[in-house]
Amino acid sequence: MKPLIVKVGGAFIGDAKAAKALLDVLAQLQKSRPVLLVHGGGPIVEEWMQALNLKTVKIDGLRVTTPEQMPYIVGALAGTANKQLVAQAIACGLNPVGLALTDGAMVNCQPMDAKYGAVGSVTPGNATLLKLLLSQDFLPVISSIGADQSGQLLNVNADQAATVMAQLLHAELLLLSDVAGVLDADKQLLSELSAAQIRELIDAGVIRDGMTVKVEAALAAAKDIGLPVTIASWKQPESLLRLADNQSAGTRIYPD
Ligand SMILES: Nc1ncnc2c1ncn2[C@@H]1O[C@H](COP(=O)(O)OP(=O)(O)O)[C@@H](O)[C@H]1O
Ligand SMILES: CC(=O)N[C@@H](CCC(=O)OP(=O)(O)O)C(=O)O
Repeated sequence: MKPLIVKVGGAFIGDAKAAKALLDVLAQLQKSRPVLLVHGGGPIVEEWMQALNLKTVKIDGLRVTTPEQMPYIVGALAGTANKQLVAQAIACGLNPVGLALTDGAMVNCQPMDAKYGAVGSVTPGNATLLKLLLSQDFLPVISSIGADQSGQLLNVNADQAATVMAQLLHAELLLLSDVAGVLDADKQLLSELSAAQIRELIDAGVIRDGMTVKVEAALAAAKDIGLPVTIASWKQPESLLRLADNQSAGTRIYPD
């Protein structure tokens, strides 16, 4: 069976109850298929920036990452957020291995436009390490910190990181957020979206901010792997069991 990649971000990181509920579901799913967890942690980074009196600037939903901020962003995402999830997974009886995009050459990472600072874009790399871990029923828990060929650390948007993992492993992808899925102008859930509808909703300003990055990443993955990608909420993890049964939850993004 195809591996399942679940991406969590936002307020999920740091919400112990939500983490337990989701990790219990992942433990169920792992009985029938390989599972990977990719995570962000924008709000933790935000907290650290505020505590340190450092300014946050975002362009197109991406955090402008200065050399001064980088050590804290790495600490918050690859350190605190990653190890917290690993510890919570242990408590749920899983066998997690905490990783970043830097490990096992799993991706190729290059700096994006200089206006973003140390922000990376990624393409699929080598799947050997991940396949080895999945073959032994480990749960890879992957943060979105990467590095380029010169050894420079780069901050990668976690939705983009999850997309590349799906491309690398030809896996099914679930992007979980704090909303039920993509909402229309009247805040109603859209159960499916095509590329053309996505363009219209972005142009009309209905899809904005972090959701723009998320739907674009979902569309790129759907096109590449030839499977719909689901955007749903981590607040209803039981809906993931429905998805495993091919029933709908959240918003399904179709390749065309
Ligand atoms: N059309 C939309 N439908 C749903 N959420 C949207 C939409 N447009 C913008 N958003 C915002 O995008 C957020 C999710 O993106 P983001 O904060 O990056 O999520 P995460 O941190 O979980 O990756 C939602 O909480 C919501 O505020
Ligand atoms: C370049 C960029 O924007 N990186 C993100 C990485 C974390 C992330 O994506 O977290 P969520 O999934 O919680 O949004 C950041 O620094 O916030």
